[in-house]
Amino acid sequence: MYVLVVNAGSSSLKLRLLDPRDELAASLDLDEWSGEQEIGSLREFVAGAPRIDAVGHRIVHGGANFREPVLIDTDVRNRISELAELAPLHQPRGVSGIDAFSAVLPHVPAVACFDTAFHATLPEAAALYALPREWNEKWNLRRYGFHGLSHAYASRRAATLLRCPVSEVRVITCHLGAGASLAATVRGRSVDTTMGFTPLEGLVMAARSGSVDPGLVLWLQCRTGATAAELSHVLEQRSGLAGMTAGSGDMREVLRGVAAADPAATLAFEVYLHRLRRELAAMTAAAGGLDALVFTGGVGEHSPEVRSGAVRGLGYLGVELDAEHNRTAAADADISAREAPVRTFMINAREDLEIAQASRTVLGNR
Ligand SMILES: Nc1ncnc2c1ncn2[C@@H]1O[C@H](COP(=O)(O)OP(=O)(O)O)[C@@H](O)[C@H]1O
Ligand SMILES: CC(=O)OP(=O)(O)O
Ligand SMILES: [Mg+2]
Repeated sequence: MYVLVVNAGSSSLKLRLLDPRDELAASLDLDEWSGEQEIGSLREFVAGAPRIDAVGHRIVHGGANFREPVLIDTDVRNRISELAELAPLHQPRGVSGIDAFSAVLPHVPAVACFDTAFHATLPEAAALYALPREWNEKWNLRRYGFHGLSHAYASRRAATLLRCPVSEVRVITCHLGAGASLAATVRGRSVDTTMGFTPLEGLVMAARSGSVDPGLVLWLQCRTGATAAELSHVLEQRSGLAGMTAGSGDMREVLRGVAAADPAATLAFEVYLHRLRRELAAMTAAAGGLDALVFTGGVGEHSPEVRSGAVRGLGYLGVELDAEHNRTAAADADISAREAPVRTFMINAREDLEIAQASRTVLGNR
């Protein structure tokens, strides 16, 4: 089965056509993706593809009801669309992807695979906010977690690289891209993660603030009279590395600033790393220790500075990098110091593989 994987992220659309042996048969990255306007380029891509038997979509939010991949019909599409307010940067783009491909490939079955599904196993203690019980129940307020397709793939791949069954390992995965989150996976199940009810919680990201004191948000709302939409715009698109440096939030740009001793870039980088280290240690507490640490995503795969900064001072956890390997290795690779008790890997993010396999399972491999 040839599966076309459609990954609509916060800033781009990535298409990957995987053949029945999961080899890449065709690919296309669109940096600007707004839905309908690019339909011409999608038709061109489809016309040039050897064949397409199924389409697998990455959908960021599955809410309380979508805990597994599902065949898309009109009802499913509409229920996915209703979750848009919980992931305003992502969900509408995912729905645009579904609509665009149902127009371009009307007779090809499509499957939705959710970023939240892998975290459906979070223990209640990790998933719940300490809010009034009736609120939690009425609105399904809980920590859903995101990047699950990436965390699932990377944690399994780490077990393979360790030559251990998944059922025997504790892995902390750092998915560091434009969006960023950590997950603690024990015996193949996610037990904690840094993102929550929405993809805004947790780490400092390219343009998202990550966690801030809810009291600060309420104070701002009272003091400035800003609407929820205005605050959401600032927290999601004008904060993080971009906000602190008044730049794009691209880590390469921040690192150039650090190299040039720019004070704003240097401070933003230190804030990013401080939060990352703190959350990394928190994940090891949730997992009861760790056997492997994984860096993945655009930043995790390509930035030796971020990887070494992230583990600085975490030697007490058994994590230590080999400086030369960290600087020169290409994913997938072991970059830990030879004698370190914990293995550290950099692994290519392969949400496409996870989605292709899930799509085949849903469609019964027909
Ligand atoms: N060589 C590099 N060094 C540091 N950061 C990089 C490098 N290459 C890419 N990046 C970062 O990776 C980010 C994109 O990561 P990716 O996982 O592809 O994004 P997304 O979260 O949109 O899926 C960019 O914002 C950029 O900051
Ligand atoms: C959930 C999320 O933040 O996704 P991305 O990293 O693609 O923005
Ligand atoms: Mg991504």
